[in-house]
Amino acid sequence: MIDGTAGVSGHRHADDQLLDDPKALAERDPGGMLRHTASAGAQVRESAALAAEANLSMLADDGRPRAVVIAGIGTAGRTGDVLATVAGPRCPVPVIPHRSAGVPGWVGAADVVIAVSASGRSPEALGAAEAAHRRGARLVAVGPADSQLQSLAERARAPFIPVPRRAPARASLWGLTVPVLLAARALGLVKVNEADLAETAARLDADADRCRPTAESFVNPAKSLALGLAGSIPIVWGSSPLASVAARRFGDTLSANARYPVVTGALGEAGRGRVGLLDGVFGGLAEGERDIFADPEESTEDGTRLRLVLLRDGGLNAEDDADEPLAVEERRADAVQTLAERRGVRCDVVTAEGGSALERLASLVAVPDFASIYLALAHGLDPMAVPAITEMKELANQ
Ligand SMILES: O=P(O)(O)OC[C@H]1O[C@](O)(CO)[C@@H](O)[C@@H]1O
Repeated sequence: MIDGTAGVSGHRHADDQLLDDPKALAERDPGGMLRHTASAGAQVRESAALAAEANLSMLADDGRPRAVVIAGIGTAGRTGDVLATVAGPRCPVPVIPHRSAGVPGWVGAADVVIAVSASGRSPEALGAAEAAHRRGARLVAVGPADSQLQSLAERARAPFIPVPRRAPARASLWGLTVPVLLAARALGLVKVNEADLAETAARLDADADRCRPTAESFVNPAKSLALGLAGSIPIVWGSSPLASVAARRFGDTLSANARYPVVTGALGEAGRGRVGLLDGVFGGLAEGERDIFADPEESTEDGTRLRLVLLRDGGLNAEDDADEPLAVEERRADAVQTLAERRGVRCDVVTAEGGSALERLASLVAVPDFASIYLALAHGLDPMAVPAITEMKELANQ
């Protein structure tokens, strides 16, 4: 048992029994992260309704922008990656996620800035909104009602899309993402229709049901993914640009909720570099020396090993464009699975389902989101508490 100086308590080894005890899960999740995560489908529906009430049509009045900058940090920043991947390579204008304060130097009157913040007060989103207004760029703001971001949007006479503030930012991905997508749709940059939104929400609901606390580990894909990752160093690679966004999202939640270090990215790039990790001290070298007959309870060897999670997209529909042929992505994904197998590195595969890009993304995000929370709970960690972030802010005076 460790007691962190900032009030974090937990245990080094995961307790797998705990995951099949719904009462214990509820006790260890006082902030209700499981419940908040299960609201993903509802977030999609609610945000779509709230965006419909915002005056997004005024965005289109000045025609197609030169570029779109999505400004925000953390989960709010991820929404820019989601937009870029859902818009895809056919998007007629550059879509640029921007994670530092202000906006890129070239932003001007021809551009659109979408400032996103779950709290409505991150310096990155506020700074971007201010800079956009100053430079005459079109601005859209996404954040909670009555926030600093809303006042800024009002001052700039810019459309504001409210996001209900019920959960921490990382459990509000869908509430933040849908307004960004709908603002981009109003600008003619993405093809997300009502059926896509409804199907995405339904998929998130169905996955939340499969991952519910009362579903036992052997039928609950999130609990089994969490138990597979316990004690390992996860490597999460996505087979396509869309799956790579989901991989990075899993990195966010594994770090913030379960406090696991994690390597994430696109398999295309990893295949030309980081795939070498599979041969390293936590990969093939460790696996080669492992005594497979040793009792894990009694073993004194250092048990830290890699665990690969491969998010496989399987491709978009034929009418959607893709960066590279599906067959190339598929061959690469098969290859890395073979590589892992040859080195004895265990690999979990999550395969995308659904028709639209958004639904496919949801199908790759939902189970890993829950897994990050179950992994925290298996270690006795409260997935909601983030004292290191608070301490960091205090020390850095932010
Ligand atoms: O969405 P916000 O409120 O701008 O916060 C940005 C990021 O900062 C944090 O709140 C940490 O301070 C993260 O949880 C979040 O993703």
